[in-house]
Amino acid sequence: MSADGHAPATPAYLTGFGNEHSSEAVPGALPEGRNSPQRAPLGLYAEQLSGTAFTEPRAHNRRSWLYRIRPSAAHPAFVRTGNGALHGGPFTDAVPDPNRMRWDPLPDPAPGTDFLAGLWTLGGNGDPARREGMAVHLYAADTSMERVFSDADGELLIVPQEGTLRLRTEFGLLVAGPGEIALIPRGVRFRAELSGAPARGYVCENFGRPFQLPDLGPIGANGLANPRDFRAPVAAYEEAEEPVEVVTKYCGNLWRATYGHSPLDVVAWHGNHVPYVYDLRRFNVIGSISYDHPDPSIFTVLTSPSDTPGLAGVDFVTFAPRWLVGEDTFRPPYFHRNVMSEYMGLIDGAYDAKRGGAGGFVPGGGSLHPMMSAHGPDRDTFEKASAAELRPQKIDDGLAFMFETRWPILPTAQAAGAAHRQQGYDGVWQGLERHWGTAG
Ligand SMILES: O=C(O)Cc1cc(O)ccc1O
Ligand SMILES: [Fe+2]
Repeated sequence: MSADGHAPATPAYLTGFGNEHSSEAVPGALPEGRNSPQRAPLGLYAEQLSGTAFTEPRAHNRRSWLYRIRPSAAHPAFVRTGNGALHGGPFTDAVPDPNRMRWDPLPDPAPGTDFLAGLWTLGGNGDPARREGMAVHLYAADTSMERVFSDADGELLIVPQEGTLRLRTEFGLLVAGPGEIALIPRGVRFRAELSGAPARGYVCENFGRPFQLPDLGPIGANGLANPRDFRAPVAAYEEAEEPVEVVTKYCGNLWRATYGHSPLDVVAWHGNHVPYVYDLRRFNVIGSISYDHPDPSIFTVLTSPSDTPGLAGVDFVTFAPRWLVGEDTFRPPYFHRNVMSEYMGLIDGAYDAKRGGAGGFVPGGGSLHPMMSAHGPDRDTFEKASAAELRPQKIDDGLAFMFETRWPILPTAQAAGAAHRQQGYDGVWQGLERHWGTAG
């Protein structure tokens, strides 16, 4: 679809997490002193978009006011369209499997695959109809979207691994490449354009409460992801008066309608239910400066709380470059069994608990360590780290992340049976010798 000159080529940003932002692409488009004047400025229509219930506590309340060329309400009926490889909850198409699993990157997309068609669901939990749970998707696309998508089921945390995405949203333009993340809130319409193909990455679809920054407790007032490093777009709009396909995901399925205009026609907006990008390289990594390996919760970028304090519906965790200095410490991730379920992906380089290279944990691939499954360093990592001389050591050869959730991530049948699922993953923990009785 042709952009019409009101949508910028390069993004400008407003900074801060959860702020009451406001932006107008045309001076005077934003009403002053009220949200819904009798006549909105410049002939625009006022519309509220609620990300939380009207009555949720102020600290959690998310909503924005949009001032648009046409009201969103003016559209024809939606009709079902194919879901492709995108699955919604509940995730019941395969038998829950306690095994550790690992995948290579998705195969190349068929020519003409856009971001939406390129979404491939690995698994998930909960149920979008109950606004609880999450899904893990991967994407591989080679073509910019012409259609516009929005997800009523949850927010989309997009983790590009290859190729930069230009996300044209109702709120304006976001650009996110490898090493950055983008978040599209529930219900916000957007189009993903590619600069470079194929574009690949990961998506955490969060059906639950919106991601927020974790509390810092004794860490203090600063650290981990700093609020001012989150960037929201400035208002930008399209005026296209031509057929535009709009797809929405609702209770697990895709529906489409053809509008007579672009729904990315918001000239001004204010509020805190907004899309944003964040550069993971800005993450302030905190760790042990004495001994032992801290739990990875210390690397939490964003958390979606559940109804039980401290128990996340889903956490987004990053393993960013950092120094390891622990004395008399096994420095890589320890062996463990976790009540939470862990999906890990690799954006670049290597991960300190696993061998890379063919058949290993590779960029674009992923691993699933289900609830209570035993995992941790593979044999090579264990042997090296147990014998290493413990000098201060910089880990700066990779960028990994984890989606960690309180509920089991149930793989889809397509993920369990995928040709790119690695066979024999259990083998990475074979050959861990018995030292009992021989070690001093
Ligand atoms: O399994 C993993 O690699 C993720 C992880 C990392 C870590 O440093 C400690 C625990 C943990 O689950
Ligand atoms: Fe783990």
